[in-house]
Amino acid sequence: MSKSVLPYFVVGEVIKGFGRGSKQLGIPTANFPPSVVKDLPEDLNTGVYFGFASIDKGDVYKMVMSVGWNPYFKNKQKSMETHLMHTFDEDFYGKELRVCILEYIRCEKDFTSVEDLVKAIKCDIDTANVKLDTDKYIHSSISSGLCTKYFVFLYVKKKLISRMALSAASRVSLQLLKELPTGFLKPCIASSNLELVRYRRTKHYDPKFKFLRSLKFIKVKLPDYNETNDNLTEEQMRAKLKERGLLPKRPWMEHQYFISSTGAVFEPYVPPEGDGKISPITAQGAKQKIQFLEKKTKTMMAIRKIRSFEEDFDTTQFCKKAENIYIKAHECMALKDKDEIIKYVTERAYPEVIHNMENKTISWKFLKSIELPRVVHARCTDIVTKENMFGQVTVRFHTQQVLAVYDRFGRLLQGSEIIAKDVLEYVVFEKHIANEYGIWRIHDKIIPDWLPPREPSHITFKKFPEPAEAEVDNQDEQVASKKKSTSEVVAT
Ligand SMILES: Cc1cc2nc3c(=O)[nH]c(=O)nc-3n(C[C@H](O)[C@H](O)[C@H](O)COP(=O)(O)O)c2cc1C
Ligand SMILES: Nc1ncnc2c1ncn2[C@@H]1O[C@H](COP(=O)(O)OP(=O)(O)O)[C@@H](O)[C@H]1O
Repeated sequence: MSKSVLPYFVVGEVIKGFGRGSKQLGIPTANFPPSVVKDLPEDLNTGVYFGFASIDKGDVYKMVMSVGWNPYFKNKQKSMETHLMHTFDEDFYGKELRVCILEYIRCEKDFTSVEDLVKAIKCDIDTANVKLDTDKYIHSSISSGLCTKYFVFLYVKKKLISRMALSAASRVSLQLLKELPTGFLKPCIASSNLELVRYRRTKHYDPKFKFLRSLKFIKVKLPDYNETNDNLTEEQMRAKLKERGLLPKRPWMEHQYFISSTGAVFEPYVPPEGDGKISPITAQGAKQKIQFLEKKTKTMMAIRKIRSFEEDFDTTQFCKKAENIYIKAHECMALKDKDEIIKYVTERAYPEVIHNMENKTISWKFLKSIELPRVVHARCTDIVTKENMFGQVTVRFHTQQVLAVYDRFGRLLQGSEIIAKDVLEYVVFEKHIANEYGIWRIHDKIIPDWLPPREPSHITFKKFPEPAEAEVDNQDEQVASKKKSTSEVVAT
């Protein structure tokens, strides 16, 4: 059945035959020279075939072909006779005929009359006409080898749309077809077959839609990876970016930021007490008293403001909460838990706290509150926008604690692990009250000027070794100096 060699491509000059086709049968058939016929593969059996053909690289037409000895006429020489299914104005002897043999129809037969032969040939033409119009030759072209593809493709295009509408791709493929010699085609023909690889039943059979579908193609511009921007003007660059839907780079850096804590204490005031109190009968004392009353009023207003954001804000409850935060923060410091501590101190206080923790060993214990913690001052301030409100509350802690701080060599810097001390502290707590997820955290500590100064830390220093004796030989000297240099003496 010759299926393995099909589709088969033949190119050759049209030569004269016996002149029976037009005259006797009324079906002209163009003949290939004997050299071309001789080159036909053995696998291509004699018989009747159909396919496509073109003259002098021109338009592509359907064709029927007879390969063999024409038993009716009892020819002595094997011939290939192609009838192109088109009416030509004139003969094309000497011109180049290209054929693509696609499918076998039947074997050659002997007939009792010319009429029967003509009838059989006409029947072959009808068969070819119908089969070549089927989807198999229109849509399965991809699998049918390079040249069939182009033949079929062009044929379909030609039939359905004008040549002007041929896409660039079809023009290129036409060119390819015209340029490719038979010898070059051979390997590709051998490896091809006409099996259907993709068949979509969803496609509409109406050729009208085929046409519309064929118009649906998108040209994709491939990116140029070697492209450089060096020679582009600013305008060209902008146009290019616009074309690609990119926003031009801005000369400034733009980052979203979120203020979770303020950078300072709005009003570092604590009401005077003990030594800080000046006698009210002096001018200074009177001034202090007025200032106290003024600050107190403002504190009341600030608390009211906080309540507008945090409905259940209550100073007594808050003091308990503040004490808890205070204890937790100090415990985290002692444990050096850098991750946990951010829950209890604000971003402003964090670096300071971390710095105080570094290279130190802290032993801290909260024993008791000598006096209940109380709110002594409160303020509210908005940052950037009016609604972005922060609240700061200063709490007075009078507690008993044990604190001992050691340096990295284990030398005591401050305090004692045995002796408990009374501590009076004014701790400022801050909350981003406008933020639903804001929490109260330690923001700062206020040390009023009337409080006695803090006990300074012990100073530690290095004691240098005494000069070695002159008699000691070099070796001993080195060893001795080494030993001494490592022995650091702590002076407290
Ligand atoms: C489609 C087709 C089918 C043919 N079938 C037969 C056939 O069955 N038996 C036969 O003797 N010749 C067959 N022929 C060959 C014709 O007889 C041949 O084309 C005719 O003799 C013209 O020859 P000429 O061009 O050399 O003048 C067929 C030709 C065509 C185009
Ligand atoms: N549709 C056609 N198919 C094939 N050949 C055609 C067609 N129309 C015109 N011709 C011309 O007719 C010639 C074939 O006529 P034919 O009578 O069979 O003579 P010959 O025996 O010399 O081939 C072709 O060589 C070609 O020049």
